[in-house]
Amino acid sequence: MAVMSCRSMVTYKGGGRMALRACGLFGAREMGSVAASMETLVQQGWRVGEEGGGGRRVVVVERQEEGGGGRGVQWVFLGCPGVGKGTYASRLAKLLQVPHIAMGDLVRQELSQTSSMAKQLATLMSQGQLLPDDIIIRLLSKRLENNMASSQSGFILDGFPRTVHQAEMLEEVADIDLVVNLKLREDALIAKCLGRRICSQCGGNFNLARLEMEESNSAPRIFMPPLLPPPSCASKMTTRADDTEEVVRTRLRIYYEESKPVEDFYRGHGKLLDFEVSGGIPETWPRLLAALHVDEKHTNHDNSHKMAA
Ligand SMILES: Nc1ncnc2c1ncn2[C@@H]1O[C@H](COP(=O)(O)OP(=O)(O)O)[C@@H](O)[C@H]1O
Repeated sequence: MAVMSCRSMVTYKGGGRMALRACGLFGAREMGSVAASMETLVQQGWRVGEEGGGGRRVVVVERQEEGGGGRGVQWVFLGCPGVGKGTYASRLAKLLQVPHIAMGDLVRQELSQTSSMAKQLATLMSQGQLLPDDIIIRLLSKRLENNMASSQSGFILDGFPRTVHQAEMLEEVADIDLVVNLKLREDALIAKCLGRRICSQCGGNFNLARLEMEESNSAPRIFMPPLLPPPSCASKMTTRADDTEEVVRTRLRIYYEESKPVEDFYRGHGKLLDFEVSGGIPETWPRLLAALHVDEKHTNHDNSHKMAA
């Protein structure tokens, strides 16, 4: 297999066709694992071929699925820290039966290692800085390859892409259908980050903040009740190291500088759906489902949802 300077990412194409692409733009470091993955995939009955030419050679691994049915959604959730990306992306993923891929969780898993590299990354993260692209892409590639190996054909991404460069890389390897841009006024974002708690045992996410904010300037009125833990988790609450006020403000600044342009990128591609969060889950969830044309009872949704509006 002639593959030069490649790393792997997975993309899924329509009609049940699933593909893994290894693209020149990802650099050389991961080729060993790509080759190993490919060998495994070939053993599993995938067909390996090449597409493209010149400096952009792409390896495609594909298999026609039984019945040739459609694939799962490939959606992205954007939004500032604390807006609720994880909450709503994970609920939707469960409903639509696709994996929820939370970049922050992948990073935290990686950082639980004790290597000196993990320590350096943990420091960057605790300061609210973005991590280097090569690390992020490696983690995401691995996760998407696992998806493909288990024949999962779709995903809801949360926390990726966070820069226009990452968005451009994603465009090369996936056919994103829709990008949901969650919005919430800044004072509420800060309060929500500071109220966030995680159960050290079950990993459940909770929020102690009770928000009641009147309309001011252009910011809408907000009422959000706390999301309290059950008694079994109450004594095991932990706070993320990057959820202090100073670091949250840094994360917000970085969001405006680095990630806000990603909204414009997807708006330009006609894929962005802006959605204002103004209440707790019981109020917001049905509004979000309606905006996404998802029917909770029948789990009907238009998978070709390419932004009509
Ligand atoms: N796409 C990414 N690019 C670079 N760094 C990332 C990315 N996703 C997550 N990280 C790192 O992980 C941290 C936590 O991410 P996440 O849990 O998604 O936080 P948030 O609640 O701020 O959206 C980020 O502040 C950053 O350090």
